[in-house]
Amino acid sequence: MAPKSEKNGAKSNGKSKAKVPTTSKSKNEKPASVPLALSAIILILAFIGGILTPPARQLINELTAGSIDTTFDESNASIVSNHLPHVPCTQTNLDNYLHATPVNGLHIICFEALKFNADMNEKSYSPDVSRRRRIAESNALRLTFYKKSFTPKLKRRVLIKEPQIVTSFGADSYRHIVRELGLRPSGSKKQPWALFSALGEKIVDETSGPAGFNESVLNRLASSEMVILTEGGNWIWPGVAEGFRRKVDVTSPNKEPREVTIETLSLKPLVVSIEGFLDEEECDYIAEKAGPMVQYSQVSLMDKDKGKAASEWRTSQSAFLNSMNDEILTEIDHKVASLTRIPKNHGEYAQVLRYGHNEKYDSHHDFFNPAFYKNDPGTMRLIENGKRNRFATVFWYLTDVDEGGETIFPRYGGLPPPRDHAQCSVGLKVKPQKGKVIIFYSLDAAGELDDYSLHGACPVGEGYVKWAANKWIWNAPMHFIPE
Ligand SMILES: O=C(O)CCC(=O)C(=O)O
Ligand SMILES: [Fe+2]
Repeated sequence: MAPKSEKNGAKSNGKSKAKVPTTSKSKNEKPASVPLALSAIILILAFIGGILTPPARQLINELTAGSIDTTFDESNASIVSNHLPHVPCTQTNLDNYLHATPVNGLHIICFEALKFNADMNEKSYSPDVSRRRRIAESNALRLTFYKKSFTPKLKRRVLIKEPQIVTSFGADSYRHIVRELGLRPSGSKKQPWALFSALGEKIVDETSGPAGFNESVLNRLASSEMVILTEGGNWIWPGVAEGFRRKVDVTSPNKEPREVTIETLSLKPLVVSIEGFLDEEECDYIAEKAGPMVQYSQVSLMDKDKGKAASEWRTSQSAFLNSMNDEILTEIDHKVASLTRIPKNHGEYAQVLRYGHNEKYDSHHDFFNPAFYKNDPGTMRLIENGKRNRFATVFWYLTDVDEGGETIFPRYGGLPPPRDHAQCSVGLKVKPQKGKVIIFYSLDAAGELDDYSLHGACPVGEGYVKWAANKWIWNAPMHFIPE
């Protein structure tokens, strides 16, 4: 919905008013239902590298001549979506998202709402002018791209002046994004790309099409300012660097929001760790509830392994825990969705694991590689021939294990595939620690299978029992768990 604009002297609900110049074209019209108050200039003008070409400058000068004043109602909530976090594109903030090497499918875009005066100078504001007002007054948007979340060297700046017709401005922004980032249409192979606030709230995705980039979407993008685009369409916590720590709020319906620290353990594959994510009672409850149910585990057999016993790879016991009608598990489902910023209905029920002395799980992938399930129509249907897949594993450690029992990532840092999938010496090893969870991503930000996500469980030392659980999150709603 547009912020309400009124002409000179018109009533504005007694709220504070801002002046929103419009072009001469709109002089005798109802001044634009102004998205970002992007009132009426005819063409999109692109500034590349921040330089406005002389003909474009002239054109803007002509079009902005003879502006009139209008007012808008600041109380209109649609002007700025307050519930989205505003993360300005300062260098410090960018440093929390940029990587030293390119990241497939993960892009940063800064959407800055600007206001150009009739003389084509950018208006500068005193700090006490609200963002809401600045956005509402703006007549231009600067898009700065950090393709593949890489260092500013790959950055390109594009400034778009708004057109007369609001929808075309949005549509043109959409097309700019597609072109700048070289986005491929999702089709039958991948999920649609999506744009998120810097903290993972989804703003809009490819399915909206150019027409869906309406003024409310543009407002949300500009009010977020730093925006993250994932080509695979699901939120991924940018790893930034090994050892990088990010504090985020996690919510669930019946508990106070809690701040947790997400620490990057590895970029290749992307593995992050959150200590104390589950509290002691939750860990005990899960292990106790699953206790009577666990059985020696099954694994999904690839075509080449049909007929083999699962115990060749996996000697642990497991059970799926249905969280329906279980308040504690439902609360945890919410908490996981809040942590990953991926809706609850993308998740499977938790698969609880019990490993006794020497029990282990050889390294494997959690995704289903369609190339290996060609003769398995059930799996091919489930994964829609590869469009749908397990995206992330939130792995819960429910007990401390001081000897063995680590989760191992043998391809850590880009190592070649191991000859022996049972080896537990080379790679990243994550020690089981009660209440800790790790998230590792089986698909990258582009939605492609990440072979480096290979992982396994090392044999548990004598005298210990490892309780843990897989919470598998798909790249699309699977509705195993209702929303
Ligand atoms: O137990 C572990 O550390 C890993 C288990 C695992 O990868 C699985 O169950 O898929
Ligand atoms: Fe696994």
